[in-house]
Amino acid sequence: MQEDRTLMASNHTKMKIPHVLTVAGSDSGAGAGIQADLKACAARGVYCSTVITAVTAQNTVGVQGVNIVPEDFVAEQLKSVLSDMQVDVVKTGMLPSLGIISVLNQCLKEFPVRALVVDPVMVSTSGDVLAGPSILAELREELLHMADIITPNLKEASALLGGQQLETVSDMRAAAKLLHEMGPRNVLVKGGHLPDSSDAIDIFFDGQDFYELRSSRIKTRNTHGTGCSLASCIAAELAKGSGMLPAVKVAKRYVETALDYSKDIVIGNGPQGPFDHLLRLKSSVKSSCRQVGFNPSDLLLYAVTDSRMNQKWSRSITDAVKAAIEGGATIVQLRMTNSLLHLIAFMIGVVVLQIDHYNAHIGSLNITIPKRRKTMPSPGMEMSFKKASRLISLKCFINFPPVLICAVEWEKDAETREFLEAAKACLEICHSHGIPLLINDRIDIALACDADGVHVGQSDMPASVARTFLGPEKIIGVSCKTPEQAHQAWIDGADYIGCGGVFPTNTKANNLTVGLDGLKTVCEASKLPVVAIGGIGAANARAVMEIGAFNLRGVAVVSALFDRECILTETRKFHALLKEAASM
Ligand SMILES: Nc1ncnc2c1ncn2[C@@H]1O[C@H](COP(=O)(O)OP(=O)(O)O)[C@@H](O)[C@H]1O
Ligand SMILES: Cc1ncc(COP(=O)(O)O)c(N)n1
Ligand SMILES: [Mg+2]
Repeated sequence: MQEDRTLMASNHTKMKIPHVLTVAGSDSGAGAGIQADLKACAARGVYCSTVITAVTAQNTVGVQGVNIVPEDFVAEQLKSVLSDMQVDVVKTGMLPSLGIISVLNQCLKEFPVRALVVDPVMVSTSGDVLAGPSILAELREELLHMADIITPNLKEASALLGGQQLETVSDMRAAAKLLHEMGPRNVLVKGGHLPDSSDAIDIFFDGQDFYELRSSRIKTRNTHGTGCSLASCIAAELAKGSGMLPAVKVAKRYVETALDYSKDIVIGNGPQGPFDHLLRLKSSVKSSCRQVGFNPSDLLLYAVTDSRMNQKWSRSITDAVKAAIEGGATIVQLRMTNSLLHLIAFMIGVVVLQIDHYNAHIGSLNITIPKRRKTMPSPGMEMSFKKASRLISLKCFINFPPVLICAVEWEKDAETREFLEAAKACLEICHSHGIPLLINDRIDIALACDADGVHVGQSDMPASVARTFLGPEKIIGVSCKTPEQAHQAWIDGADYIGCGGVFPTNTKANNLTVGLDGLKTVCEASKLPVVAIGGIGAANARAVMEIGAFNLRGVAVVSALFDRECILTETRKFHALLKEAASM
């Protein structure tokens, strides 16, 4: 028996876990430094080893003491880890002495790693000096040129450049360019401390192009350690195999999400509190052949499936998705509708309304609605419950006939399983073609099959909540009809918005249309890329793309692709048309 087990264990494939080594200072308050690095890597599913360069006595008020570790002992720690533990990426934080920078330089030459992330930590958020100006020259000469990316904040960028003032986004761009000339492959100038900015803006420069990375600025005191965590998350994504820009984008979103999640926590009495790194983020160690992160140009031809249309044309969902992708669809959203469920939901609605009517007149029925189950409702169920909850607010307590409930619960479960199976099969097809797959509404299905993201409507789960479930790298889209909704989607951390219905459609009954003017208004107000949806076909797609909004990145189509005899031919035609319209 014992022997069998040993045999089984040795038969398991060995798994290499991505590994980041952080070379930084310890923060006794555990908001920044080594402790932040450990937590950020853990949250991103990456192993983190630690070489400690200094021990600080630190809390939310400030830094009370610093004890620098002798350079020989830093060298000993570096050798212990680098000679044995297959490190992928080294990330540096507080490097408080010339000797430490020099031994690090030697060790990196002796034990090369895949990437080096340098966070040139100098001053804590509280204003205390962690590494003085005396190290600047050594940092420039010994380390910056070896770095794949450096991540200075405004003060650090200014110090590295000899003290020039940085106060605007254009100053940040100029600084990024000058810092790049010092030798690092990429530069990220962080704008967390940019004055008078309602957004948190960072400038990324790869030596060729500038990228202005924006997120909403979270109103919180808990920003201690954001810089360390950002750099660690970049290192973690690089260790997983991500490219530099996607790694930076995921890291920024990680910090934004974690800050939002922890904005109200209270630890300590000082002005700058730590945040919670280990929010319920899913670690995506699994590598998919699709590069993580959202690319707005994927919105160009956004194919939305419709199970009823597939039934009508007697084809499987997978055949439909495959044909759409082969025809040129650039992103796929899986939307399952179930006619039987809708019928049942409608029947419940009728019963509820009847009893409500009766109650309003007689007023003495004392009946209760059974509690919602833990599983998330399908679109049809939600409609009926929404109607029901409105009736609760009218102080009307109603008991559904038990038989009807059983029927609905049974159908709902059957639908969930069917939906999940379809999602898994479609994901395989999408990923083999490098196309992202989004799930309509159902966060649980997206999580269960590890889809690339979700699309939610105004009455579905809020995008900010979806984000905490799905993590920073997943794509989240929100349906919006108004500038206010578009603004909220941006605040909530969505990646794009779907605006419509632009024209009337029969796939969504009772859906208010916004028209081309409404679409334009929403595009102009939106900080996020937009995909237009609703009644768009070959005849009117050009008019949509030509409204003259730079952030309108494509159209979402249902019937014009899937309610056709040959999906492949229709998608090809549609794709050619959009390509032409987009290039004008
Ligand atoms: N209040 C905030 N809301 C959202 N993101 C923030 C906030 N403050 C800082 N960030 C982001 O956190 C990261 C760290 O930035 P910054 O505070 O400038 O660096 P440091 O912590 O090294 O001083 C950057 O990506 C920045 O945009
Ligand atoms: C030991 C140590 N290292 C780094 C920082 C900087 O923190 P931040 O992430 O806020 O820039 C810190 N306060 N303490
Ligand atoms: Mg910092």
